[in-house]
Amino acid sequence: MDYFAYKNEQLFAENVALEDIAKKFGTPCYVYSKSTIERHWHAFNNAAGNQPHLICYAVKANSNLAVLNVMAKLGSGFDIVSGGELSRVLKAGGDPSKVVFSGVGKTPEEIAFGLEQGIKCFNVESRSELARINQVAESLGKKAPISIRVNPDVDAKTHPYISTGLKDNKFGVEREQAIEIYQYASSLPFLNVVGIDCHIGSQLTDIAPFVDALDILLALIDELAEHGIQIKHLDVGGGLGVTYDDEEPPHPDQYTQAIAQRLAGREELMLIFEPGRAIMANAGVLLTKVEFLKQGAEKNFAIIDAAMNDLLRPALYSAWQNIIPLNAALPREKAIYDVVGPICETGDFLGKNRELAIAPEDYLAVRSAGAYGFAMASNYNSRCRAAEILVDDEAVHLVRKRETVEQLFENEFIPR
Ligand SMILES: Cc1ncc(COP(=O)(O)O)c(C=O)c1O
Ligand SMILES: N[C@@H](CCCC[NH3+])C(=O)O
Repeated sequence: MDYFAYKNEQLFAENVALEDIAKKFGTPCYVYSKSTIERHWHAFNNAAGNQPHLICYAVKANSNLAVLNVMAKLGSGFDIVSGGELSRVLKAGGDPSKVVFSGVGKTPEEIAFGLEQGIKCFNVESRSELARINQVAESLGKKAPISIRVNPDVDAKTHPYISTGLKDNKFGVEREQAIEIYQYASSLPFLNVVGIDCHIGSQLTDIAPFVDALDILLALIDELAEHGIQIKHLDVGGGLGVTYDDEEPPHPDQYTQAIAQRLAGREELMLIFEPGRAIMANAGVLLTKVEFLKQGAEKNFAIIDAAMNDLLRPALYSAWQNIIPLNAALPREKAIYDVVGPICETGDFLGKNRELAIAPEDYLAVRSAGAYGFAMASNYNSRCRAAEILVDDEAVHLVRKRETVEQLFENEFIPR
């Protein structure tokens, strides 16, 4: 069942007409479907079979407290990349003992915060980070659980900006150096080596690179065992793609099964997944209103009230996201439009060459906007960030108010 679907030519989220939300809360606004989040999360969680496993949702994809709370209630773990994200997880009712902390630049304060909260593991990205974590742990009289992010050097075949598992990326440590770095970690008295992890990129539409990376990590786990280093958990990262247009990525359950099956005979190894996009992208839409239609010499433009500051993916990655009317019954003539925002940048578009039957004041939905949508929003051009709404069957919850102009400059001062 699709939780964003037309009923009598009106686009719905679960059992609420999106046009009613647009009129009540204004546009631009993000709308998320609670059932979709739950269904996607369960698809990962149910497919791992008997392999002990933990789903650590990648908070960066969408960190709204209500979204995190939906997953916390399911018993989810979380993958975080900052102290700010850890605070959000705690505030949303998440269990810190199910938190893994990724990222190349953890500060001493962030490491201390993670240790004090008793997180499950630090996913360490360099030798110098090991030394820093050891030092902070010593100062707190604690032992820090660590995993090392190994860069398996496989080509994820995705957009270069979101490919992370190649040798020339800033992430993780090289496979050739992994054993030596693990030995160094084992020698540090305030570290407890518990895991190994990788993350090769985002929006992958094929299982093969995941399995290639997994095989490299499994071989490393065996090699580490020969050196007396026992790995208790294997974290395969996130990265599973979704359908924005005509991509056909494997379903979360196919992907999870393929990974779990590869671990046959290693029932003692805990498997961790860090999905972000695959849970959230198609659980959300961005609602926007047409302000003007403009005929240029070569092109037609639909100028809408959402912009690159609300949804950066088209401008940053030339990403394609479907744009559809909320009311498909309106009598309109079709034309081809570039769908653009009000920001003073040529790159400010949400779609190019889209066939739409629209008029000013009509509402549109940008689909697949639940991941890396609001999370990457900014205040560029002093635009207030959008409202966020969570739909649960027939219930509509405002889960983030639209920002106000006063909030835009509340931290600023004019010197005397
Ligand atoms: C370490 C790590 N884990 C998980 C994710 C989530 O990725 P995705 O949203 O593609 O599942 C990311 C982002 O790409 C990441 O950097
Ligand atoms: N923000 C990116 C994905 C990067 C994932 C972060 N590691 C996107 O919108 O597709």
